[in-house]
Amino acid sequence: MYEGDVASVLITEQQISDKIQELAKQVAADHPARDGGSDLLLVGVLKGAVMFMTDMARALPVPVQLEFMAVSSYGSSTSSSGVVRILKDLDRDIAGKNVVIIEDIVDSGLTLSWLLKNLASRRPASLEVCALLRKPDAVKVDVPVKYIGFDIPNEFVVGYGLDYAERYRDLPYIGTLDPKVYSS
Ligand SMILES: O=P(O)(O)OC[C@H]1O[C@H](OP(=O)(O)OP(=O)(O)O)[C@H](O)[C@@H]1O
Ligand code: HPA
Ligand SMILES: [Mg+2]
Repeated sequence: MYEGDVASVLITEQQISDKIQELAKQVAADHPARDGGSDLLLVGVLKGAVMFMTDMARALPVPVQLEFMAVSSYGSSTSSSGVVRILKDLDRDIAGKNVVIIEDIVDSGLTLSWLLKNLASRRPASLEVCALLRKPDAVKVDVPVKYIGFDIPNEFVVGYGLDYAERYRDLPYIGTLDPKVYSS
């Protein structure tokens, strides 16, 4: 698939899957089930976090509810515009809920920083972030990320939900692209 476009595999399918088991244990330890239920609400940030969200939901050993928000700040570019647009809002009120935002990547941090402010104003009981990837050398605004999968180099990555111009989301691993892709 996408022969010749991928320059290197940064994180394999197996590494992603092992990390998700670890992250799910950490989240569940902080949100134990009570009376057979739990008040944990995962908010997935579309579209990038779609694979991570569905895998996390299935790995978590406690019942969770799912909500999605769609925001966009990258469009067809490899750098953030800094302007976050809500393309789809949550379907319901999160007041009093224990919310964990499920995000694929913290790059500049602008999206999450904006999202945390936006969701905090809706008065959840708690609000934490679980991100699969983070680029420590690219962060422009510090965002508190309680659960983090992998710190990666400051390179544009694709796969497992992450796109370049809407392509490559369906790769099962995280990789970098051959420079020819950006110039064509
Ligand atoms: O830390 P930042 O620099 O703000 O970057 C992170 C955000 O950028 C990407 O979303 P994008 O705008 O590409 O939308 P998408 O998820 O639909 O691809 C990614 O999925 C994160 O949500
Ligand atoms: O490295 C990235 N790849 C894909 N989408 C992204 N959005 C922020 N950073 C990235
Ligand atoms: Mg994108």
